Amino acid sequence: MENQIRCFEDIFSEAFNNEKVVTDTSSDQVDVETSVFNIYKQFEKNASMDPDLPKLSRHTHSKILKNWLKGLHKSYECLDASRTWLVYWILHSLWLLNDLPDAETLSHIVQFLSHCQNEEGGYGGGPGQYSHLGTTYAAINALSIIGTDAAYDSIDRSSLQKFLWTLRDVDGSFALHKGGEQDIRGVYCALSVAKITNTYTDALFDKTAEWLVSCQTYEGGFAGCPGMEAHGGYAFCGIASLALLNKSHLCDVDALLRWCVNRQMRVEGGFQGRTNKLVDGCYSFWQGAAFPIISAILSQDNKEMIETVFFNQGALQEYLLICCQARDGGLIDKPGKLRDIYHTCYALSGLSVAQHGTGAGDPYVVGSPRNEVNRVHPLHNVAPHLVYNAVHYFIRHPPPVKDKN
Ligand SMILES: CC(C)=CCC/C(C)=C/CC/C(C)=C/COP(=O)(O)OP(=O)(O)O
Ligand SMILES: [Zn+2]
Repeated sequence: MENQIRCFEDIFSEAFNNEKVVTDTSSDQVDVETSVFNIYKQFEKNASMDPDLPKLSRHTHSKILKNWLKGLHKSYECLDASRTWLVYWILHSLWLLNDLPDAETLSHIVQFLSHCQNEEGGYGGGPGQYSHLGTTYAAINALSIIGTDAAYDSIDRSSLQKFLWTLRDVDGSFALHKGGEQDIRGVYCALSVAKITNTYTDALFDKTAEWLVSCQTYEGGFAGCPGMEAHGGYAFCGIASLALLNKSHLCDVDALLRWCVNRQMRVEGGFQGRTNKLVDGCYSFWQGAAFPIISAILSQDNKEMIETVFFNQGALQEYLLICCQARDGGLIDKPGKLRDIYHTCYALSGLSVAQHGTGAGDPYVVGSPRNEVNRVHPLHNVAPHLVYNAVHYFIRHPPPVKDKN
């Protein structure tokens, strides 16, 4: 920790005194660096008196997550179209903290998600809403976390597969909803649910890998669709999708890796989403999870790579634990922002990736060993064994699915 802080000090004075080092720092960036730097300095003082720091406030986070879960059935003013997302983000966060709700609560959630499922396949964000690939991905992940036969059996896989076909375009891309634009998130959500529910067919994803590759930009990251700007959210969707298709060799993995490593911020330790933008706790997962995927891809040619972690695990954990925990529970984007369910989920997911690295070596946990959170499957962002359980259940119980082709 001390080394990290001293290193921040050097970088910080460099940033102010040597224009050649940081030529395009916006005033927003300087503001964030200054406040994070001050937080780290204050932390250093506190930590000298309390060896248990930095500490993950697990119980405070669990408590607010359970309150949020209880409030989910109340009326919605915003995020009404994202209720399956809210369920997934809360359940996954609680699972990461090893504190899932009781069986009765989980069974109510299965019933609620069933009401979000549409006859024409897929899930809307709430009961009676049009199906969308994002809210479908969230519902399937939530049901995989619950992991009971009732949860698995509640999914109508025949209509799900039909729904996926309606969103596919001839070039292999997917829209997120009927009439929507092609979007790399559509491909990722379609592939993730198709793989988990065993509704995947080669025909459904014909040419998809080639379309994904056309989204890789001159910077090395992936954009939402061809010709747009590389972004961490899209880069995750791109490389996770190529890995799910087992076709990552078609993209430039070295260029992606170079782009990803340059997104970790030197002062803050967290990740930015795109070049010249600000650090944000949620990119700890979207950028962070690309690293274990890349290590797994590179290990196909060189076994040692499966143990090679290409980002600074300690610096990311320090950013999350020292700068991103809200005092009353929940996690945040950056200091000064309010907590929310999305950032709580992806900051904790990023903490998991930072602690577990590629998943092959021993965990590296900053602070007390009690800070360790559970592992995630980097391709689905659900526990590895829960993905395995769901996939094998669906293989053992084939749906009455007839593929269109
Ligand atoms: C599976 C799935 C649904 C994935 C979602 C991936 C994801 C997080 C995409 C983000 C897209 C994007 C361009 C954000 C920019 O927001 P901004 O301009 O507010 O933020 P920035 O300044 O950090 O770029
Ligand atoms: Zn964010």
